[in-house]
Amino acid sequence: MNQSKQLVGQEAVKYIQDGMKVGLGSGSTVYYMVKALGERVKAEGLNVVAISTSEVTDEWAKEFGIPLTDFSYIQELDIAIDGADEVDDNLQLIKGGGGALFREKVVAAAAKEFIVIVDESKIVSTLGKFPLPVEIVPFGWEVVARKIEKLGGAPKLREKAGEIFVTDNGNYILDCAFEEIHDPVATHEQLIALVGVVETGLFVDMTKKVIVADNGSTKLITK
Ligand SMILES: O=C(CO)[C@H](O)[C@H](O)COP(=O)(O)O
Repeated sequence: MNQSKQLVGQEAVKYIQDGMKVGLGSGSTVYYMVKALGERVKAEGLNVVAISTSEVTDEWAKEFGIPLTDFSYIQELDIAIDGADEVDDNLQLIKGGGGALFREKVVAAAAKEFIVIVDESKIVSTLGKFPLPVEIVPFGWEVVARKIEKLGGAPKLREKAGEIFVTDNGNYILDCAFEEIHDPVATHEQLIALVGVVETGLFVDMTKKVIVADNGSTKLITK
């Protein structure tokens, strides 16, 4: 599994050119991409500046020598590269397994190109086996949970080490089991319309390129 993540991470950084402004996603697959980018920065003197999607990725970027900036300096990125929890046949995604979905969506939306890197296990024909992460404000989260139940989901407040998980934005995550998500656009729209929902982990029509590990090699899926 780690070898697959490493392969797609290394493949993805080939899309990064000198002078680019780069969005760095979150998660264990992204770790290898950030490491590979750092190696290019060091070996080739590649001149890039990056915005990351989580405090953990910030640390990795610093560790591997990638200069970081923020949206007060630049509002458009040339490329963003991130992992995913599920990718369907139409390249619609579920993200947020690591709890960074809000910043990930902001960064992906700010990028001219958004490339997704996954191992084979993330490819599905229909989204929904992975419970959909939904970021919500803490106040009244119980109300939002009840409304999501009425929409057919089974929400579970995310915990970590016995405590409520709090995102980098100070919010909570509801992991919402839906049997199958056949219409990601409609599901996203229903959820985002609820007062208290900050963002959903459905990344709809955001990527045209997915790099997937494939038997010790990588494969590019395009739309
Ligand atoms: O969306 C994410 C974090 O919020 C990650 O990209 C997603 O969970 C995949 O992570 P990993 O590469 O560790 O499987």
